[in-house]
Amino acid sequence: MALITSLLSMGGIWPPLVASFAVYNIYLFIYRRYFHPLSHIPGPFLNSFSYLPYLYYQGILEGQLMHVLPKWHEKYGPIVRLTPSSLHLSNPAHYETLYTSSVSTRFYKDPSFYGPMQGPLKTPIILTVISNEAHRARRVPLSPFFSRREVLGLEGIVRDKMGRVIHLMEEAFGTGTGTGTGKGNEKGEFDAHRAMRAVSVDIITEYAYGESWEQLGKGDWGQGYQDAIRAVQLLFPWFQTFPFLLPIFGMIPDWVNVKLVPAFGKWFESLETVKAAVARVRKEISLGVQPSRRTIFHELMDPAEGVEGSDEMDKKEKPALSDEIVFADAVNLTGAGAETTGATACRALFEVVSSPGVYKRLREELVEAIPVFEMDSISLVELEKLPYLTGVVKEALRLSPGLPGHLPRVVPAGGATFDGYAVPPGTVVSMSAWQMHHNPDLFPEPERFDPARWMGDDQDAVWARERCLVSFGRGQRNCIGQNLAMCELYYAVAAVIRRWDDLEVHPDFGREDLQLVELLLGYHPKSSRKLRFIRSQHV
Ligand code: HEM
Repeated sequence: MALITSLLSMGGIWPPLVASFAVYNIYLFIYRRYFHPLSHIPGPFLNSFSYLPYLYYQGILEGQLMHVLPKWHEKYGPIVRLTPSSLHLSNPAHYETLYTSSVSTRFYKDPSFYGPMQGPLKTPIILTVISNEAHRARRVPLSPFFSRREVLGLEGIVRDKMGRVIHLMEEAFGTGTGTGTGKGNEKGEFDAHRAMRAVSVDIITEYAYGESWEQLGKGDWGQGYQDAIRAVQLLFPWFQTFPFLLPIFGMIPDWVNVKLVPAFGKWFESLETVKAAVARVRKEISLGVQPSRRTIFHELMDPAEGVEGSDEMDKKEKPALSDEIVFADAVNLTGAGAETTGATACRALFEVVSSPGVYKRLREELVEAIPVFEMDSISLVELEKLPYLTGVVKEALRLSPGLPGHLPRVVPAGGATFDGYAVPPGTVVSMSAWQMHHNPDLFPEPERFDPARWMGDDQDAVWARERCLVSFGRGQRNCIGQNLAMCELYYAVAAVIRRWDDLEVHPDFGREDLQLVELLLGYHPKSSRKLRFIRSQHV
């Protein structure tokens, strides 16, 4: 108010400018509140005419929207006005409509939400492609690398990398078996938070590019890279609310950005690493060098003929993709696979270790399935047959879905009706995995970690829960890496729990440290401590 008064008192162009600004805002308020096509939708007063509540929860409070949305739904019902132009839904019945949108149903991604995630990259990463048709063209060549068959074929990568985690744990606890220092660290603690995120990056980089980033071998276990991805995501709500900021950000030289936010350094570094890997493969292809294993890069840049009798396209139908597209997909794969799987694995391990009953039951199942512990005696197909372990993995995915928050889509031509409310075409509508996974009708005591809810004789109830478990999304735009992520989760939980019967959560760590916030990926608040394990006894 003081600012307005002093601008008015300055004279010149200021009084008419201030007056026009005020009139424009009054017009916006009246239009959005009373005449906008969404004005009939219930919701908080401020949301109906201003984008600032969104910015407040997402930008200023750093991803708290997922916690306030359930309160709004409780007060206003299953459909809530989230911003002047967007809605959030809580009725699980609508999930299929919104997210299994095939090309024909045309619920596209929302450009104002996903566009800024592309940042300064010229080609959209696959996650941010808006139309389902354009997305399909990008997804078809990439999908075969993440099929179940492919994951089973490359399972050895997951086994090796998880074996390295077990080895590092042995070192940390001072039970090294000879190949490492065997001394452990002085405190006898193991930093599971960093290890699980690092191993995910090592797996996806080895799996996809044939060249692991070896985060587990680095002093900080790749924490710098993780911090960088997080820092980049903190910018999204600002760009989503004020789109004009994005091109301005793009004009700032990288070194200035790094001075302002040092974490960005590792982000730019990772882009250079991916660029160099693409260039290396391009060179190998042009020189006719035969790689020891054809990686995703090779297949996308120089497609091989499909396997006879399979439904893969043959070579002449598979166009070689440009280096730019391969680069964008690669950036997406590493970013998407890093925090998501690591966070879910940590949640599973925390819950098992901190609940004696769950720990005991899971170990009994694992000891019976793997009588003598060796990484080589573990296989995904066998692990998947274990019902309690499967329940543990599903509960972890329920309580720590990689993308817990709202994922907006645009209502197609012809409009839609949700819970009796007509919604015009072009409206942005979203739902959240967090809300789906906390539905008390399907998940009584939703906060309780209960692997047994995925077992039992009532198959209909289990099936209803399965339908509501949407950690990997649904339909054409679902997670391309889910087979790989599931493989990692099974291995992480099985190997760690089978190897040790006496883990304890470090007393400095508490359940409150597991609270989630929604950036795009789910994170813990900055103040959260990192999950570490100690042993209650030495064997
Ligand atoms: C627990 C682990 C994971 C969870 C919960 C998860 C979840 C998701 C979800 C919900 C989406 C859809 C996002 C949207 O609708 O906008 C998605 C997309 C994606 N995920 Fe994952 N993800 C996980 C692990 C991975 C891994 C390991 C990879 C690496 C291979 C990966 C790569 C991707 C990619 C590339 C996309 C974009 C797919 C597309 O648009 O076609 N994710 N993920």
